[in-house]
Amino acid sequence: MGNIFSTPSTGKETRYRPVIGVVMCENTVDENPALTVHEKYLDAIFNADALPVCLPHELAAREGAIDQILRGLDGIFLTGSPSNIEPHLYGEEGVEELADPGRDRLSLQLIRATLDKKIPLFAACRGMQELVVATGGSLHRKVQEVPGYNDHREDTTLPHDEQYALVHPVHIEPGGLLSELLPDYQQFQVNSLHGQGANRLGEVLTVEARAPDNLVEAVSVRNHPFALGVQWHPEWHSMTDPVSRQLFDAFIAACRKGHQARSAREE
Ligand SMILES: N[C@@H](CCC(=O)NCCCC(=O)O)C(=O)O
Repeated sequence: MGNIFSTPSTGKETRYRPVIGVVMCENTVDENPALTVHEKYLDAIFNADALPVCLPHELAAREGAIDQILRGLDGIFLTGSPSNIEPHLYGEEGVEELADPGRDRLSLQLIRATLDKKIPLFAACRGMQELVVATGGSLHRKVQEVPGYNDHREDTTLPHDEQYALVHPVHIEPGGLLSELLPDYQQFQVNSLHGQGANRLGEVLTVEARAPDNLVEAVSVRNHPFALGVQWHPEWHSMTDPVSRQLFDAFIAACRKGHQARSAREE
């Protein structure tokens, strides 16, 4: 309700757009070390009416920087990546040729701080694998070589759009966060572009969905307002795919709610 001192509504005021920290990947651009993020991730966040900001790996090396930066963020989004998490981080031996140790260090520290502070988190593909490892779980390093599992990798000879085609169903586990967010679905089709996958899960994680071969396709964190990891790519065509739309909208709604609660506490 306005009063005589308030500005009349123009009907064009924007609602608060949550600020979402996005993790990047180490790459080489024109022989220079570079941190990169596919625009599809940033677009999916913008399209859900939020503002993405990219987080440099160096944050993990500066004392107190993650805590400080989290004070200005309403949510964290962990992207996918061709790189793989180094196996020593989940208790396995061996060298990882597609490693990105800077990303590993930032993501794991960031996830633990984010869960601790109950800040909403949404993670796709490598991001879900990071959530598994950060919470004490382990990965299958080559899912396609584990007896009983299908090959979940994309065919890299296909045109890009076809690599992200919806190729298999996932079945939602009843009673969890996904079933609450997607009440009209028991299963839906997803894209699949990963060679690794969740193996053992830490105690704080709940399985939210599985592929037909039983591979874990989505996890959430118990006793947390919104911490969801999915093994597929919801950012791909996030505006037109109804499930992706609902997931991004729910994530951003949780971020907005968290921001309002924080603002109320600070008043
Ligand atoms: N390297 C991991 C994770 C796979 C993954 O995140 N792929 C994404 C590719 C690029 C992108 O779309 O962001 C694995 O192989 O399991």
